[in-house]
Amino acid sequence: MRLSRYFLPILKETPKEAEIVSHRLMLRAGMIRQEAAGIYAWLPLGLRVLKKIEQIVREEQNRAGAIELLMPTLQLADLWRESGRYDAYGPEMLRILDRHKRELLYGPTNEEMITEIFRGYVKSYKSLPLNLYHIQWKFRDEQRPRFGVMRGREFLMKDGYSFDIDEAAAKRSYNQMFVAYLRTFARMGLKAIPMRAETGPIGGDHSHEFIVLAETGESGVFCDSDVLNLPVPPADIDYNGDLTGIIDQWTSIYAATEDVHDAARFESEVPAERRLNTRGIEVGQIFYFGTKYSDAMKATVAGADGAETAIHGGSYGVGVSRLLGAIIEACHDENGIKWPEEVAPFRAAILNLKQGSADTDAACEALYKELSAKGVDVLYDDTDQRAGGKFATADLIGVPWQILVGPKGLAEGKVELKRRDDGSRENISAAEVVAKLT
Ligand SMILES: Nc1ncnc2c1ncn2[C@@H]1O[C@H](COS(=O)(=O)NC(=O)[C@@H](N)CS)[C@@H](O)[C@H]1O
Repeated sequence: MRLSRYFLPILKETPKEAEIVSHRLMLRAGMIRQEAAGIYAWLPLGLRVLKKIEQIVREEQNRAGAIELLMPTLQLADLWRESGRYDAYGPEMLRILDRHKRELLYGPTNEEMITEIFRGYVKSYKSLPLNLYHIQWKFRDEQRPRFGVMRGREFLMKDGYSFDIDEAAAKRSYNQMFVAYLRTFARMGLKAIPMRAETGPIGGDHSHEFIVLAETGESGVFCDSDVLNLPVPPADIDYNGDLTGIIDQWTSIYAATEDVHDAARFESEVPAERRLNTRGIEVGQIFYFGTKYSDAMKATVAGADGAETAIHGGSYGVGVSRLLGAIIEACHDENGIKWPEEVAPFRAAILNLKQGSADTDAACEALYKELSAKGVDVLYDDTDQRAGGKFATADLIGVPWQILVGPKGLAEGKVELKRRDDGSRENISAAEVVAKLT
């Protein structure tokens, strides 16, 4: 992409309303624009990252055997009356009347709708286990939307739902999602720790939140620092095998959010030098809630004995849009964002340090064409801003690799390759840059 023809509205000054670094940097880097409280436009650079995050979530859901569909954002109020949550959900629910005065709502979550879909088609235990998910916008009329996309009112969520014949089978589905979440967040360059959690409006009695440690996180957390060094399950993990060993490994080490923290246990189990008490960002939460929705909505299947049996369910959410904020909180410095390669909006930025000079223009064009032809996502800063401005922009938007093309280097047949993460630089030929990045 040529920057001179892109749409990247960089802000020079720091927006005063932004309280945390990820919110400041997303606004300054031209990634989002607030259209209303807690409601954002996703500008081109932000959308590229959102799509990369979404794709990692999708790949790991599919790897675990979940099946993707897409449910609407709008839902009938009557559906929620069946489960009793229409009134229970409270002011967070955005209630809508259509032209025929029909009561609708903008979905904050989809347990009722997915259960309605399930009961419409699945009649036999032979169709189980089943895990259906979608990646869809949600609306929760938060009292205090803040911190940018971290706590929005309209936000993107992956929400998945499992259906099993009994609790034992449902716990296997739960464990599959537990493992899938460990892999998902690790692929984004995050250390997300699973912690026992309250279940809240979703219900049930068994839930884990996946928390990214960050000073600005909204959740208070207590954990044994050993949990930060546990191995993440490999890509070839057998999801149909016994996962309890992995689950036990991750849940036997103390880790709890403040609302379920057991101080006595923490003190007795965790040596003082390993006691971590910090804050964190909840990037995902998984729940087992048994027959809460299937009883209320008569979602039953004929069991092996022929008797109608209410299915045991679970739901599994990932804060897809929140993850942009969480990743920036974990990966930034004083100059801007440092995107992990897997989610970066572009892999490399070419900076022409003397725009309009025949030699640097030619070298940049050649590099841009060759890298693009090899499938590398490149942003070519071909604008006429001065070099210092180009350095600042590249550092701000956080692209992992910067290729600095200047007349002095070219005279020696070199360009400078800078790694955004640690600032390391090397003067090598354009051909070596291509070899390194492909
Ligand atoms: N207001 C919000 N803004 C941005 N992300 C949010 C917001 N509320 C929740 N999330 C994200 O969405 C994830 C899932 O939300 S949840 O309430 O925990 N779970 C559910 O809604 C379940 N129905 C999952 S299927 C959370 O872990 C969090 O990362």
